[in-house]
Amino acid sequence: MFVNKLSLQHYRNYDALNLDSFGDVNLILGRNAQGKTNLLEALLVLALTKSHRTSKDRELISFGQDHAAVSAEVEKKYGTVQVELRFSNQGKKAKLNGLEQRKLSEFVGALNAVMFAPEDLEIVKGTPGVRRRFLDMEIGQVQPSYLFHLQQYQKVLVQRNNLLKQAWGKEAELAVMLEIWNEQLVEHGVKIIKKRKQFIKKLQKWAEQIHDGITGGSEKLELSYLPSFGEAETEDEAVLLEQFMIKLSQMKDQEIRRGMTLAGPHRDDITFYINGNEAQTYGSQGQQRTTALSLKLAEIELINEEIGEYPILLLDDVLSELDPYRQTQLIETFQSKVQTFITATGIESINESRLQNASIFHVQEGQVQR
Ligand SMILES: Nc1ncnc2c1ncn2[C@@H]1O[C@H](COP(=O)(O)OP(=O)(O)OP(=O)(O)O)[C@@H](O)[C@H]1O
Repeated sequence: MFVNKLSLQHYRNYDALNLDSFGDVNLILGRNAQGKTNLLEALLVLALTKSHRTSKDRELISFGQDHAAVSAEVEKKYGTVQVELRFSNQGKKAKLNGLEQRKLSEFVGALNAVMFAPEDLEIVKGTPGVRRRFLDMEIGQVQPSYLFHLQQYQKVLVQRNNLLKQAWGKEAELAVMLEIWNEQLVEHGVKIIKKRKQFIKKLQKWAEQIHDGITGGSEKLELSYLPSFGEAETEDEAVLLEQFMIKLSQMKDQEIRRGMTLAGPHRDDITFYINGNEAQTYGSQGQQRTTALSLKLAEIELINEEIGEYPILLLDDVLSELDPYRQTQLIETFQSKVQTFITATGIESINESRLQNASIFHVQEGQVQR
C-alpha cells in the first residue's frame, strides 16, 4: 500500500498540514523537537487508532485546541481508501471513505504500518508487559477478532480481580460468581493464547531468515512463547481450556490471598534466543537491537502474508544507530516493495544509496517544506 496524501489538523505541534507528493522513500529532516516523530506517529495512529507513545488520546490534540483530525489517502491493491480519525473530548471517531465506522476494530487494518523506533529495543530488553503490548498491537492489526477477545478478556479480568479482592473469608458465598468469571476468562483467554502462539510461529520463520541475513549468517534467532500455564507448543483450544481451568483451581487460594488473577495471557511472555542463549539476559546491546529490528522486519513480511499487501514502514531516528552494512541490508530488503518514511536530524548519518530516489521533507516548528 502507498500513502498519497496526509492531512493533519490541530495534531500535536501541527496546526494545519496538507502533504502529498510522497515517494517510495520519504526522508523527513529537521532539528530536535520540530515535529518529525509527530508525523510518523500520525501515520501509525491512522493504522492502529492509537499512538505508540501514549495511551492518552488527549495528548494528540494541540495545546489549547478541543479536537484533532488526521486523514490520509491510501492507494491499495483494490483501489484508493480515504482514512480519517478525529479526536475530541467525546472520544474518537473513525471514517472510511467518508463513512463513520461503528466500531474502531472495523477501521483498523485499512492502513497497515510497521514502525521501528529506538524504544523498540525494549521489546527485547524490557518487561514482559512491553512484549505483550508488541504482540497485541501486531496481531490486532491483521486480525480484528483478536482485539475483540482482548477487550472482553480485559473487562472480565477487572471484574474477576474485584471479586477476588473481596473474597477473603467469603469463598462459599462468592463461589458461583467466581465460576462465572472463570468461564468467561478462559473462553477469551484461550483464543488470545492460541492466536499469539500461531503468530509467534509465523514470526519466527521470517525473523530467523532476516536475522541470518543481517548478521551474515553468524546468529540464529529463535522465539518461544512463555506461557503462565501449560506447554509453549499447545495450540489445541480444548486442551488449553482444560489446562487453564485446572490452573485456576490450583491457584484459587493464592489468588484470593493476593486479590488478583495469577495465570492467563496477561501474565505470559516471549523469550528470544540467539545461538541458543537468552537474548534478554546474555545478548549485547547490538545483538538486542538487531533482534528488535529483525522482529519488526519480519512483521512486514507477515502482514504481506496475511493480507496480500505490504504495510508502510516508519523508521524513527534509527538509521543513524545502524552501521553502514546494516543500513544497506535494511534498504535492500525492502527497496521498491515497501513505502518508507524515515526521520533523521541530518542526511550525513544516512547511507548515500538511500538518498538517490528519496523525497525529502524539511520540518521546522510544525511546518513542512519540500
Ligand atoms: N499536544 C501538543 N500540542 C502542541 N505541541 C506538542 C504537543 N505534543 C507535543 N508537542 C510538541 O511537539 C514537539 C516534538 O515533536 P517530535 O516529537 O515530533 O520531535 P522530533 O522532531 O521528532 O524531535 P527529535 O529529533 O528530538 O526526536 C515538541 O516541541 C513538543 O512540545
